[in-house]
Amino acid sequence: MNRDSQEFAILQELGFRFDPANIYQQVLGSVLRSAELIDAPRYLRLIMAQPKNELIVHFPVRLDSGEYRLFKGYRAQHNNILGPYKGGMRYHPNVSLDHIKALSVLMTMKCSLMRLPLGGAKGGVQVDPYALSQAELMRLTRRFVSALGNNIGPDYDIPAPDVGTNAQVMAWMADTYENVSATHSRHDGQAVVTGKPLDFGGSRGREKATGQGLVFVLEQMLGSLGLTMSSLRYSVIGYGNVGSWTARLLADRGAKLIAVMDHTGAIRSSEGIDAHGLAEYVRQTRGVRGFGGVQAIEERAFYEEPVDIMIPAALEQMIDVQQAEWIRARAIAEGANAPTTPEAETILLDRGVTILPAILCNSGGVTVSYFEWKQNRMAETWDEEHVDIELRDHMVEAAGRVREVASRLNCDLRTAAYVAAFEHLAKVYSLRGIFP
Ligand SMILES: NC(=O)C1=CN([C@@H]2O[C@H](COP(=O)(O)OP(=O)(O)OC[C@H]3O[C@@H](n4cnc5c(N)ncnc54)[C@H](OP(=O)(O)O)[C@@H]3O)[C@@H](O)[C@H]2O)C=CC1
Ligand SMILES: O=C(O)CCC(=O)C(=O)O
Repeated sequence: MNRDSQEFAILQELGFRFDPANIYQQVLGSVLRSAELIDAPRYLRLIMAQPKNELIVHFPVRLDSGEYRLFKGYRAQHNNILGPYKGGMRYHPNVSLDHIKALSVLMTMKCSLMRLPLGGAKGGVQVDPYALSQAELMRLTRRFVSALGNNIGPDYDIPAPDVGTNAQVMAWMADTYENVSATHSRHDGQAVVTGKPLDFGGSRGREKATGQGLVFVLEQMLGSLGLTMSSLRYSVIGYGNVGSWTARLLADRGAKLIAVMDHTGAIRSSEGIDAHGLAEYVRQTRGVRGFGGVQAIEERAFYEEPVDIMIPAALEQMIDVQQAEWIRARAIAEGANAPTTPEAETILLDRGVTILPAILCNSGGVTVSYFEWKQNRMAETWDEEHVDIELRDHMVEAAGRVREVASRLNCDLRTAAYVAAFEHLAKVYSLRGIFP
């Protein structure tokens, strides 16, 4: 996006100052550019340009020392035309309003691409969860949910795990919501969050869902890249939920994990890294550094590794201009949200690197969240095979939609995914007759 572009004209109208490094402007810029390609109605572009609601809450938490600390929490509810707001809750020191807003836009686009009856939201707390004890983390979660009050709910806004949160945090959220908000209206509040533990309303397959969805997408897309699963050589950035599950599921299909990088360092092995062993090692030590039988490498060497596919599965904007220049991968499958900056994307596309976009690749998470919500509401329990079959069907259909638009408009896959999402949103707005 540049100062004179049509996308920026909309942002300028809404009071934005041009900042090419701003993640919200980056994400929205590429979403609005795809709207332009299909001449989407102007009202739709305006609606997409800002979340419907931006909540900021401040709440005190008692630390184990007896001291109190004030925390800042966010929830951006971007759009609910397709259904209740839906999206993860992130606990990370760099959480900011613009990050949360950018991720909430992507949730709207993701749910629309997947044709889920859900809208888009994202939230989080500016905190390093690893610097807190479990008791402090529980109190923080409970105070955050109390502060949000009825701004979340099973029919209104349904959080889920993201970076720094997990099934235990979701259990505390559901329990607090049930005690604080649901009891007054005498309704069951368990479905207020997804990604819960299995014993407390969670769905089989949710923990691995994002990685599983990404693997289903690769199964659909590898052929067109001239690659096969059994000979695939791949690297991963970030070895948390998404990175480690993707790696383990790919390893189970015969693919070779060649290099991994996280905040502690980078490792490589041309014979292949034991994806399962590494997952257990990272669970115990919180990083890939020091894992046995592999070579420790520098960041630049990690990016220069000539793999077939690189899978960023950590934070946003990790692949910028410098990394794009280093990258030797033939394709990038985005497990993380918004890992590639627009400038980096231009460099990579010009070099012929295929980018499989995040809203397709990582949509397995929200899709199985939808299954969890549905099971809670229908008092059902699906077995894992059923979850996997349903998930695969959803991923295959979404990949087909993206491919169809890419060939119809002769565009890259990210643009195609946004167009496929926009076309559905435009149709629903038009059917509802909200803006005749
Ligand atoms: N969980 C889910 O279901 C979904 C997640 N996503 C997206 O996937 C991405 C990862 O999420 P998730 O796996 O859940 O999060 P996790 O917290 O489980 O894992 C994140 C991983 O990235 C690592 N990391 C953090 N900073 C860096 C860095 N500077 N360099 C390299 N690695 C780093 C983390 O290390 P450490 O923890 O030590 O900081 C950790 O290994 C995010 O973009 C998220 O929004 C998208 C869809 C669904
Ligand atoms: O599972 C969900 O509801 C949301 C997952 C999420 O936050 C994401 O896809 O980025």
